[in-house]
Amino acid sequence: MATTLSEAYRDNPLHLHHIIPLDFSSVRTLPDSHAWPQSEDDVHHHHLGVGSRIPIIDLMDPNAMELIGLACEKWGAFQLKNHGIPLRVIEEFEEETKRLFALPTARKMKALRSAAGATGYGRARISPFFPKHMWHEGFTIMGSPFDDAKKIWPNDHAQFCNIVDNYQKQMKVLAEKLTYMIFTILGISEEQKKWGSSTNYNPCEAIQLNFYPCCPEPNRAMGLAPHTDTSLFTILHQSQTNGLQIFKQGAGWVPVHPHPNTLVVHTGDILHILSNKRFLCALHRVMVNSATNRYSLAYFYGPPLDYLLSPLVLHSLPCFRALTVKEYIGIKDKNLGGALTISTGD
Ligand SMILES: O=C(O)CCC(=O)C(=O)O
Ligand SMILES: [Fe+2]
Repeated sequence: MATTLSEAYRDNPLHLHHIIPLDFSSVRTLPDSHAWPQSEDDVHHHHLGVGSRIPIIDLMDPNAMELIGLACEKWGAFQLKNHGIPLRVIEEFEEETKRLFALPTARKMKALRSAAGATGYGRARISPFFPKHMWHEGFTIMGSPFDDAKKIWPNDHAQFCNIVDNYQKQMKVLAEKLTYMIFTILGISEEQKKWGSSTNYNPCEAIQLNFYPCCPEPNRAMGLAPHTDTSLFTILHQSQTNGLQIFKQGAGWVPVHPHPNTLVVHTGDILHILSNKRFLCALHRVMVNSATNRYSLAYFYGPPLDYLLSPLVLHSLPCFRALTVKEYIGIKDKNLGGALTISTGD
């Protein structure tokens, strides 16, 4: 039986008060519930040399595969240009995302994610792990967005659904291309590239739409708290607004400035495990600003839920015990940043 990503989340319900975002359009000052203590890291601005900027890789470059491997080892992230996704497909989806988040709160609440649910409107899933709330609204899609879109737009959801479906299809093609390249870098056999022993070759996909409204006191607020993604990797489009930062050992929080028609790729926990720690999974967060709304579209890609995760790189001792993707998602939902340590089996 094929389990779905929604089923994996059903076992780990969130409490409702952790789901409903603040009505940002009605607040003029930063409530205490959303005021984060500043850390040393935030105050000091690091002066970064060229070697401390997240690499931008051209997918048409004959050395692209090697460059991707190096970026995954040193950063756990890179930016990708000439990725083959038509600009129009991305722009259309960004426009739909803006249209969705601009709706009155009451309309968005019609698609509120349920306590045991995985899709729809609401706060970030990582919210319960942090004492303060984030300056953020999210909308999660797994498979067809039809059910949630119909709640929001009872009569005219078709446009949103078509645009999401098209985006997802295009992203999947790019994700398969990147998976092939990454597995080749890791020296993984053709057989294992087909998601190994899984009874079902369908990958797990999810889309997260993020909205960071402009904020009256951006220095005390947090758009999205530090986390790693659970995916094999994540392909992210960010609107032309700064805010995304990646943590790099020795350099601190490094901004990932948006470049036109360039996608950000984050290595996720699953690739970190499969590569036996050779590839980093980038800790990242989002800061907000007082002038511009920020939007991002994250596409998460990974193996099926019944796929047995264990390091595929066999010339070193495995750093992780074998567990299924579903088990790992369950551990992550209860432990967030501790999930990778728990999965070492030590
Ligand atoms: O908004 C961003 O740039 C990052 C979003 C993100 O990290 C996520 O959705 O997991
Ligand atoms: Fe993320």
